[in-house]
Order: sequence, then C-alpha cells, then structure tokens
Amino acid sequence: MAVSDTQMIDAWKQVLTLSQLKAGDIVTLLTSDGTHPQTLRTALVALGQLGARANRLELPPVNGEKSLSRDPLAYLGSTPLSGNRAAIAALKESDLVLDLMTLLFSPEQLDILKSGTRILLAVEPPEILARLVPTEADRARVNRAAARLERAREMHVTSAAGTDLRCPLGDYPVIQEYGFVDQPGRWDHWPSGFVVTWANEGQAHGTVVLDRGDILLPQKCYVQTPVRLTVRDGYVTAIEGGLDADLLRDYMDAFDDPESYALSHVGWGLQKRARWSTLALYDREATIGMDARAFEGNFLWSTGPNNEAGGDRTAACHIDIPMRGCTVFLDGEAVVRDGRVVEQEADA
Ligand SMILES: O=c1ccc(O)c[nH]1
Repeated sequence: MAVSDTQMIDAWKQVLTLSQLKAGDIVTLLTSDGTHPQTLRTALVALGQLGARANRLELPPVNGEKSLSRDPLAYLGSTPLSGNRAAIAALKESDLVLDLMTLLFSPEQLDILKSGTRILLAVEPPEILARLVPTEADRARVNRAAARLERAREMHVTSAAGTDLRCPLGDYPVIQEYGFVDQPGRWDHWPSGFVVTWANEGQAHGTVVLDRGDILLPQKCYVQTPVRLTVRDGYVTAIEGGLDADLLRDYMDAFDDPESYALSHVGWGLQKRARWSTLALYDREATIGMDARAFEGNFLWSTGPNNEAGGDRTAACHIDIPMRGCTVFLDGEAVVRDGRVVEQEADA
C-alpha cells in the first residue's frame, strides 16, 4: 500500500541529512517521464525544510524505441545528458543531484562526479524507498564488507546447483552502495545495501548454474529451471537450459553486441530489510528490483558494462543476476556461506 507524504518527507530528510546536506546547498532534481510524482513532491518539501536551494531539470526520455523493456536499467550507455552541455554544466555546478530518472552507467555521470557533485539515484516506488531508508549502520556494514573485498585477490563462488566461478580481483575499485552520498564526488543508490567490484578484465572463468528462485533483472523473473552459463576469459560463452535459458539468450542476442556477454560487477547483498520474495508481489514495471539486488546473503553478479568502475565498456545490455544459496570465498575465506552472510566481528 501507499505511504503518506509525511512519511516520505521524513524519509527524504533522513537520507538528505545522512548525505550531509547543508542549508544553502544547491540541489538539482533530475526528472523525466518516469519520475514518480510523490517522490518528486516530497523531495522538494524536504529540501525546502532543510534550507537547500532546489532546481529541477526535466529531460526527455531516450532509447524507448531501442529497448525491449521500459525498465530504466534495461538499455544503458546513452542518456538524455549525452552531448547536452547545458544540462551537464548545471549538474556540475550543483552540490547534490537527486537522480529521479536514472543516469546509471552513463559516461556523463562519471564526468559530473569528478567535479565533486554528489549524485543520489532514487527511482524505486515511494513505499520501497520508505521501507529501505538507509541508516548509518547500513553504511558501516557495507563499509566493513568493502574493506574486506578491497584486500581480496580472488573471489570464488560455489553453489549446490553446480556454480564454480573464479574471479581474479584487484584491477578495479570496490563500489559501496549504502543509500546516501556523504562524500564529495560520491554516487549511490537509495535503496541499496551491497558491495560490488569487477573481475580483472578477461580473467573470470568457470560455470554459473542458476537454480530455481534465482532472479534475472530486468526480466523481473524467478528462474524456474536450471540455467547453466559458461564463463571463459571474462565472457559468458554459453547459456544452456530450458525456457529460462532460451528467453535470456533471445533477449541478449537482440542487442547484437558481443560486449553484452562480458562479466560486469560481482558482489553480495547486505541489506537485512530487503527481501528475496518482494519481486513476486510487484507488477514488473512497478519496480526495478532493488530488494532482489540487496537482500542479505545474495551473490549478485551481472553482465555488460564496466564504465561505472572506470572501464570503457558501455554495453547497452545489462543483466543483474541475484542468486540464493551461494558461498562466496575471498582468498579462500567465506564471506557468504550457503546464502548467509558470515558475520564479521562488528556485524553481530
Ligand atoms: O544500484 C545498482 C543498480 C543496478 C546495478 O547494476 C548496480 N547497482
């Protein structure tokens, strides 16, 4: 059910305060056709009450005629900012950008962040935003996991269904997603609660077997029958199985881009308040599936772009694949065992 404007204004004030918003800060709200009116309306009230100076930049949607889905994460790389000097200048001059339309994985976003601007993505429906309002404890937990991942030189993932994937690490940074932007130049996504990094280019290898209940995004489906993906030299070279495999292959083949099959980010979920089962309760187009990406103990891996991590691959096709019941080893030490996070000392 819906949340009240009062609840959403309080949620925005918590996120903006955690994001170190100060009175007088210049904040630009990036909006487009898909922006949720209650999210926008309550953000403006919260910003006003916190003494910020709020601008609104409305941009037309793009890629609708190319994408096979209306999900804003289904077709990446080019955004309404591409080549839009005036819009980019406004965002670079802002202290904080509230992205209510989805810039994720866009080259322009990285350029804007380099100017010190903070960008917070928030496109889930208000009731999900309100349920998963970030906390300082979320940040601390993600931060501890990130420190562990930064030290790792290999991620090895296994599962009872047959997954056995090795990802040499170290060439790419670790990205922490805890739901607010408390540092200059930081991007984050509200809601979230997970860590990701990228395998060293061309080095990931092994097999991933999706089992019943594992999730495909943007398909927003729970896999019903096993899907076996072979990974060689950092690319998915085979997708075998039944109908789920055929549907995934058909979707990816439509982009006609070999870079679609590259491995993208790998990591795991840490958000106790996100649920694996939520996706079953939403219409496909009503959510982008952040509960699925963030639920505690998932192994979240993906295919396609690496420009978020400083790479030059802006593949339009991006598949996020949160899996249950995996064990994630970092240099031989389990950080997730059979789908449950191995508590680090301060997590208890
Ligand atoms: O927040 C996000 C959302 C999608 C994604 O692929 C990564 N992080």
